[in-house]
Amino acid sequence: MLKNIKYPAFKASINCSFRLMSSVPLTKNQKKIESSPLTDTFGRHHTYLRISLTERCNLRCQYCMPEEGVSLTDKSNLLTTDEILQIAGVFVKQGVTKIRLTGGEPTVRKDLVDIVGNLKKISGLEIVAMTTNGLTLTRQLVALQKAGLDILNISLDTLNAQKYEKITRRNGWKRALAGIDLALQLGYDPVKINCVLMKGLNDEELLDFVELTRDKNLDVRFIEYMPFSGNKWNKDKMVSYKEMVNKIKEAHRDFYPLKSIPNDTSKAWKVPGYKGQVGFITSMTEHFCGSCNRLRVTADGNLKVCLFGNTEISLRDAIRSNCSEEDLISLVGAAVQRKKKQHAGMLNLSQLENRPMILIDVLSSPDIFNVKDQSFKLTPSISAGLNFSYLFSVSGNTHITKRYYSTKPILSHVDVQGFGRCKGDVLSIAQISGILGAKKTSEIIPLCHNISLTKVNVTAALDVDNETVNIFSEIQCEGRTGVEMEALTAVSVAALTIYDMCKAVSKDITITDICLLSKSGGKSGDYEKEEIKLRDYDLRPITRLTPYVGSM
Ligand SMILES: Nc1nc2c(ncn2[C@@H]2O[C@H](COP(=O)(O)OP(=O)(O)OP(=O)(O)O)[C@@H](O)[C@H]2O)c(=O)[nH]1
Ligand SMILES: C[S@@+](CC[C@H](N)C(=O)[O-])C[C@H]1O[C@@H](n2cnc3c(N)ncnc32)[C@H](O)[C@@H]1O
Ligand code: SF4
Ligand code: SF4
Repeated sequence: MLKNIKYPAFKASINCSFRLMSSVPLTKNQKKIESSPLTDTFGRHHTYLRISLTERCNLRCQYCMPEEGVSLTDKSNLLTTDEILQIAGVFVKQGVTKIRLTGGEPTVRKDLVDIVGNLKKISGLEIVAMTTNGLTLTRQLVALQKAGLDILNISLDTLNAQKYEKITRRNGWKRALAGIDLALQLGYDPVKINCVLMKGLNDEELLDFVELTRDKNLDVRFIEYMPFSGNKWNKDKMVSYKEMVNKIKEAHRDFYPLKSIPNDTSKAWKVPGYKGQVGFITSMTEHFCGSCNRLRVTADGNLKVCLFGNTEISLRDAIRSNCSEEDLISLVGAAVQRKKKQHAGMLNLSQLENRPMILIDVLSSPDIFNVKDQSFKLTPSISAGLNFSYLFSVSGNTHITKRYYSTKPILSHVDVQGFGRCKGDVLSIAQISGILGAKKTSEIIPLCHNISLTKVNVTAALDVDNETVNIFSEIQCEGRTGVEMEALTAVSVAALTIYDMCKAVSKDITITDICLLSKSGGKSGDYEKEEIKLRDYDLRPITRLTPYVGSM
């Protein structure tokens, strides 16, 4: 009998949950999740991808974008339909099951129906959702539903036409309401309504919004007002979760919380007997970062691992450089590994410069770095690897300052004009260029053969304590030939890229100590560099590097 009892059940039956946790062997699926590039260092597996389709919008909501608007990215730098689908496909293969289309206003993108239809063809993708202001739904929703749109969130901050105009700086209230009605008629279940509540603007409408849930299958979600550059956030304008609940309880004594759904941004509540429900998105007063499962891709193709984080890597540039799928996944994995545990906290966030929300979901702004008034010296160091590994070090002094919306950026290649508008942190860009460098070795070093590489790993990490950037590459190929030239090229190109991106700040940067650390295979046999004290340096692979932005 005992033989047939599954291990976890047996352990559970002796009521020893601690041991159960530590001794139950991981299932295949758990192992897959643990080793997935989409699982971060805190064990959060990311299955939800938000893709921003556009930077454009037909509204100008006060809390979302500055009154003067935002400058738009050149069309050639936005993701094309094919690129969006390619990126989506890669993420789904790695475990993403839900994609939300957002923006800007996603419905202003002409190929929206096509995108939804093609996303639905990706095997493994379970849900295609969209967040919209609803203005054009009466025109588009039937086709979108036919194409397969599963879930719809509609933003509406007021039930008053004049106030709508004040909040959104545009007309459209009636059209938004008509869009909500149509969504209900078409059977979206529930239709989620996003309402950003702000003191002195629409907070008096709290109970009116709750009343909407009486007869309609709506999930009205009140969002705590979040700070972004240009939206004049002020703690006093924010209505907190607690305040909202207390106020609703005054009118509905039985207002009660529903069971929480894993990974949900929203805390669900209900007035007994009402058809719909109420939710609270408490990003400011009770963050939900612990169960975060979301990643974002901006309209211009940057991966942003956290809404409030500033590190980005350009998937667009990687794709346009014919990066292989494997390399793309490595880049994504490296970025996910750098994701922080949680956002910086309400008051800190309000001090930080951050993009307007419209540019967070789309991120078109010219700024790149979250390197704020940091001085750091770059001095010699080393890194090492398993197979073919090379080290590189940089020395000098530099001072990098963060600039948002600067017309005269401090760092070259990361501005509107520079580097094909390449955006992303320096280290990630160096990583991409190193990978590309390895692959192009035969084109630049005379008599080097074009070798088919099976693994190209390049890591670039800022060692703040030693004021150094360490670059490391690990290359493998199948066959008899050595690939040290490829690894040396990778490190050299990555180093030059960093130099190039930082030279506007300081020219006093030295690249040193590029050398082979170890090698196996090839005609000349194995090699290990002895005199280098590897333990003096941080040799952790990129997947174990501590996030560097926070320490800058
Ligand atoms: N802190 C945090 N808040 C987020 C994130 N994504 C969305 N939100 C908040 O949730 C609000 C509504 O976002 P939606 O676009 O409707 O997406 P959603 O809440 O993920 O939608 P569901 O899939 O229905 O859960 C946004 O305005 C943000 O306030 C995130 O990654 N982090
Ligand atoms: C940026 S919009 C993009 C999608 C679409 N244009 C819309 O408005 O639904 C996504 C969501 O972000 C919310 N949002 C924008 N700025 C915000 C802020 N400062 N605080 C909280 N939520 C915000 C909007 O209310 C909307 O529900
Ligand atoms: S919240 Fe949505 S509708 Fe309003 S300005 Fe931002 S992107 Fe446009
Ligand atoms: S703030 Fe960042 S970590 Fe927290 S829930 Fe949002 S995206 Fe996730």
